Amino acid sequence: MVTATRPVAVLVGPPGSGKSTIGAALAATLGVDFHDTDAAIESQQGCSISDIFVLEGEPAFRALERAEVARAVGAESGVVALGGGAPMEPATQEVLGDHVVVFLDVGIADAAKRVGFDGSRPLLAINPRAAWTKLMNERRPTYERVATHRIDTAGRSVDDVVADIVERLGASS
Ligand SMILES: Nc1ncnc2c1ncn2[C@@H]1O[C@H](COP(=O)(O)OP(=O)(O)OP(=O)(O)O)[C@@H](O)[C@H]1O
Ligand SMILES: O=C(O)C1=C[C@@H](O)[C@@H](O)[C@H](O)C1
Ligand SMILES: [Mg+2]
Repeated sequence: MVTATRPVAVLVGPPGSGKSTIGAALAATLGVDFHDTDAAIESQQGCSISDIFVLEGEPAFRALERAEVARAVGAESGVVALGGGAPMEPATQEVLGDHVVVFLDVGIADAAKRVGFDGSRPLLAINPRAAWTKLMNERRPTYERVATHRIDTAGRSVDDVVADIVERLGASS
């Protein structure tokens, strides 16, 4: 019998929700691999996401991201963290299909503290608070629609969020 490889969980959410941090900690707790599509794209392309935005533009980045997300969700078996904007792509929504998808929810107060809005995120380079709030308002319905679980991370430690996800995954398996 051939068993299809599926991620244990795919993490989605806005910048600063903790996808990379919680993803790595969750994978360590579960003893599985962690795969971050942003990091994979940077490693494939040999440059930062900011550089891709500057040199090739956002549509070029989104095309790379669509391909990498489809590959990762189809081939990885551990925890997969997506880039913040990835779920907005219709092709990616289809790829997420019936996977276990965890939306890490957060508000502007915690996101601002965590991200520091230091200019390293291209979509938040100018007027970061307003840009983040606009992104989140536009994206929230999609994050909620693609997710099988929503976890509010506001004011909670990484360990607490990870424990909550582990419990939810156990309850739904
Ligand atoms: N629950 C939390 N409590 C406190 N700090 C957190 C929490 N989750 C993440 N952080 C911190 O917030 C910062 C941003 O987190 P992280 O890079 O994981 O977010 P992200 O969702 O991957 O963002 P991006 O979409 O830009 O990749 C990191 O410095 C991380 O240590
Ligand atoms: O929110 C977004 O659209 C992005 C978030 C990051 O994870 C990166 O994927 C990139 O900076 C775009
Ligand atoms: Mg990240």
